[in-house]
Amino acid sequence: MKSKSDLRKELRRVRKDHVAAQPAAIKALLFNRPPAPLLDLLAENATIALYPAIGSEAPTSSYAKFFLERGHVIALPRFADENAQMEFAAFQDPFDKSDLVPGPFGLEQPDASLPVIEPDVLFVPLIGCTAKGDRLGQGGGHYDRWFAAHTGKTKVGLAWDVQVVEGLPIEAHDQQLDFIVTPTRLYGPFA
Ligand SMILES: Nc1nc2c(c(=O)[nH]1)N(C=O)[C@@H](CNc1ccc(C(=O)N[C@@H](CCC(=O)O)C(=O)O)cc1)CN2
Ligand SMILES: Nc1ncnc2c1ncn2[C@@H]1O[C@H](COP(=O)(O)OP(=O)(O)OP(=O)(O)O)[C@@H](O)[C@H]1O
Repeated sequence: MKSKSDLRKELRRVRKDHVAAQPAAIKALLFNRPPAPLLDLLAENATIALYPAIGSEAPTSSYAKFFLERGHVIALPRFADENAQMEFAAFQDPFDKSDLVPGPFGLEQPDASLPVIEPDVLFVPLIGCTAKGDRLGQGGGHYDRWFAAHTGKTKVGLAWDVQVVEGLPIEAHDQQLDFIVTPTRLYGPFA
């Protein structure tokens, strides 16, 4: 089996080419709102974590607006610096992003003055995944460590269909997803 780092390279390229090939008018319709069967399983008062999508990652801005209008508290990852643990704080203005500040890794994040919050449901970025819920991320281990420290959370991967692969090299610390949403499919729950 290929190494995680070779797979990251290959799948980043596949993802980039796939997204570049999508007509803008089609792309605008994708990841517009979560699939109804998934939504039915999310508590109305759940705090929902999203991520500030960059590059060719599955976009999250429509979900942010949708969940805000549905009354959920929304959270985004925050890092005190490059070496700090990932934590979450509220994302209060998904329409204008006026409350975000630049953070490490080239990502926008909530301001340091906001309290840490613990989301119940986390939508996570990924480079690759399998139809069984295995996940390959950027390699920082940020989500793996957060999930190890906060058990019982609902973990939902957002992916383009080309990111769902047959198999991934899995290590003991790798955390399984509960669901994966692609533009054409909802995978899970896997348990
Ligand atoms: N949009 C987004 N937000 C996220 C993540 C992510 O993957 N995507 N993370 C997931 O854990 C956390 C941030 N962790 C990160 C860890 C490593 C790299 C990283 O190594 N980036 C490469 C760029 C790779 C490329 O552009 O091809 C780099 O800086 O070299 C980025 C984010 C939380 N927020
Ligand atoms: N629970 C944990 N405790 C300590 N170290 C961990 C834990 N989970 C992951 N790590 C470390 O993090 C590093 C990266 O792990 P991995 O390659 O699986 O990241 P990833 O899941 O692709 O990244 P990310 O979650 O940031 O998107 C590894 O060196 C691993 O040892």
